[in-house]
Amino acid sequence: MYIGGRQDLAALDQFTIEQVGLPGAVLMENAGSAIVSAVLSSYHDLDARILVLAGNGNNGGDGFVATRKLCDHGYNVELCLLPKEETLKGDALTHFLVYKNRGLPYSTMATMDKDKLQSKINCATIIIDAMIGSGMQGIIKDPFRSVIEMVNESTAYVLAVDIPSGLEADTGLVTELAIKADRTVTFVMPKKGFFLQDGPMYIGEWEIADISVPYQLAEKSTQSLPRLITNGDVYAQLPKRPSNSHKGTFGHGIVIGGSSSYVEAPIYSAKAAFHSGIGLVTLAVPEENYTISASQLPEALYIKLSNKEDHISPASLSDISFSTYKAIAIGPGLSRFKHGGKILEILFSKCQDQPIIIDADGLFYLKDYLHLVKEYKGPVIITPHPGEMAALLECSVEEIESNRLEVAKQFAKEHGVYVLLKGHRSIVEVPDGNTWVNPHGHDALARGGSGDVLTGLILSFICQHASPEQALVCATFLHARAAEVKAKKLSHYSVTPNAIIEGIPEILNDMR
Ligand SMILES: NC(=O)C1=CN([C@@H]2O[C@H](COP(=O)(O)OP(=O)(O)OC[C@H]3O[C@@H](n4cnc5c(N)ncnc54)[C@H](OP(=O)(O)O)[C@@H]3O)[C@@H](O)[C@H]2O)[C@H](O)CC1
Ligand SMILES: [K+]
Repeated sequence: MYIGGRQDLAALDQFTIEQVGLPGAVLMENAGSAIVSAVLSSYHDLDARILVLAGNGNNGGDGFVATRKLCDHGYNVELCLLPKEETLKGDALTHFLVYKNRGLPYSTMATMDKDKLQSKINCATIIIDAMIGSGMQGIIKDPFRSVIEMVNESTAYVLAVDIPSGLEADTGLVTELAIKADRTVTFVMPKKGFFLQDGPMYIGEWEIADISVPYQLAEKSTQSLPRLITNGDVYAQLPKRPSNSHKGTFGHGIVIGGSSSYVEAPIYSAKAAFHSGIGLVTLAVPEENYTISASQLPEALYIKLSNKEDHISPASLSDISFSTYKAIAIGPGLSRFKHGGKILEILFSKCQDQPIIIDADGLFYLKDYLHLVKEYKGPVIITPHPGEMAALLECSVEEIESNRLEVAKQFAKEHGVYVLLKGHRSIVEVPDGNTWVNPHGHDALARGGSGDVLTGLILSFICQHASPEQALVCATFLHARAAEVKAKKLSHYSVTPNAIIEGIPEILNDMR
């Protein structure tokens, strides 16, 4: 499923009108009908008071259609046009005239005092937000500003038409304020802004409505658009498990990490790999961590790396026979120490072309060794959170967060590296290829150790013959879904990395 921005949607709209020959007024009729279907599917109480707040663009036009049809279904619905009637044009004007010709009632903000509107908003059970759609730009201006404030303070259930008013379709930015929707019915495809910056906090539950803009057209003409990771994508890309298999079939991975301060981190990665189907895992940890690690995870194989002060001695990596492993994960719990980058130098010189996943403090050292990534024959995968990405790029976290899609794409392209940019909605970027956005994510994941679990999942799927892209898509989605499911059961406060690991089999079981 693709996600698009303002211009992508406008182009599809235009193509449908000009090339396919479906008039814009028909698309608007379909859009309004989709809103009505959403209301009909949830509210059977004809006494519920529905207030439709409409702007003068095409989003408002969708609102006129929805109001007319809700009247026809016998709902207690009221239309309030916010800008002046004279400013209506195009398809929105057409549908406003249809509405008026039917003799249906409406009020305008121009002829109403603020208190009257406030009382209408306070009395509404459902508010349909048809003020501003994908055409939103810049800072929200009046009359919408004060109305949005009133709506957000009301107790009404808010259904947004296409996108909550005030939210930017391309960036997910909310400058000052936007409608906080309970539900968003969006047309043709979800907007990029639903998954960026402030977007996830404003859209509520969302669904896509078909308004007769052919989706196949979107598929053909929007190859470069980001895709949303769906259940179906994960099901299709999860490594298959032939019944005549043995432990060698599912690969042998190695996790290198740990220090005296961070004992658990590499264990979480290895545990997650075991819970998601890997054949064998070797843990290469400082020798002083061995006893506690082996007692927690006896099913792993171990390499005891010599200690130097509180961390792994980089030179000890030279003794690892890397050709044994199908993929390598480095970083969990490594800690930061002088000349730690030497670890990456040795790793890249000793590996042939196996996939290398660099996480956590491995990323801290990477900044000075990016040339090694470019020269390496095999795939390299990095899994930075915004802070780690900012450190790699020597910029602020704000700069990363306000440009997540572009930052991930640019970095992947420049360094020939797979990027998993973590965050509330993670982004997977394939060098010179697809962009995937994970629609799932949870505050339960904002905890030390959850990134180590994710690294283990990526390692696991690669060892089971998934491509790096497939592994990243599956791992990101399953990790977030496991956290969501566990948060529901245990509370948002109580999801430990071990709980996420235990949630993984539950989600895998649903992948049928
Ligand atoms: N294919 C489709 O997806 C279809 C979508 N439809 C609907 O159309 C809108 C997009 O319609 P458009 O007319 O391009 O724009 P909007 O209605 O979203 O917005 C224009 C109005 O919003 C005002 N505006 C813009 N920015 C601000 C702001 N910062 N503050 C206040 N007001 C703002 C703008 O005012 P101006 O003063 O700038 O003129 C306009 O009044 C899409 O979202 C769907 O809902 C079609 O119905 C069918 C096809
Ligand atoms: K809207």
